[in-house]
Amino acid sequence: MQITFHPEINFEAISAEYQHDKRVRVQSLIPMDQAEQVYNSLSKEAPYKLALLRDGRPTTLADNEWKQLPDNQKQSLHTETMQNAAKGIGFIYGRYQLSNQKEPIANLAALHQWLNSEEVLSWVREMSGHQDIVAASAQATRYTAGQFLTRHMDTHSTEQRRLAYVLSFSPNWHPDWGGLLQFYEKNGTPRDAWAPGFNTLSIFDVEHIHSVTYITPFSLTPRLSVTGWFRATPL
Ligand SMILES: O=C(O)CCC(=O)C(=O)O
Ligand SMILES: [Fe+2]
Repeated sequence: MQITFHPEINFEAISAEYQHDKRVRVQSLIPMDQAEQVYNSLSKEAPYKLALLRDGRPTTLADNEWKQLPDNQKQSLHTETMQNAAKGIGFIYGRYQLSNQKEPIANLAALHQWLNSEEVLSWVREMSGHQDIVAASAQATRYTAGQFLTRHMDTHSTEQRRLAYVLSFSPNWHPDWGGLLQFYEKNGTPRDAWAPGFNTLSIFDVEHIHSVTYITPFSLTPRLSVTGWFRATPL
């Protein structure tokens, strides 16, 4: 599959919107048949690993690694995650990196390739004014009930991230299920929040403070996305 922009995208309107507050949402980013194929891979094919902090350091655990953990270690990881979260630190969600996979998943590799195409990179450079953007990192993410990502900024010491993006593939998401991309003022006051959508791109300057709110226990489906950063260093 070759990913393309949806033919009806209004680039000028998107750019104008971005200029207001260095963030914008784009509905229907790619054609629907392509979005459905990406969604199928995100929901059925991607082998997500659990991403979380362990002893204060970011780590991932494959399904089998998690299953093999003795109960007391599972319990202490859970406790650490909750105690950190109470202080506004940390995260827990499923993650599958799209770069450097030995056995890439075709639809997701196609999306990653397209995000790194000159077509997309030049659009993002033009819109944001960050002429030094050279690449887009990408990971598939899956948030299920009880998972979250606390308030943070996406600036990074070595990757030179310029913009964060979230391409959302969560059909029929109910906003009461949580999983909102919540924005904040510098002093922590909540601003507005963007709910998961389907084939919806949220793109914002890395200076924006944000979180993914807790996925409620009564959510019916996972929150699926492809997310990453447009950056000034190559992958
Ligand atoms: O999934 C989202 O909406 C945002 C994810 C995010 O903020 C991150 O991975 O840094
Ligand atoms: Fe983020």
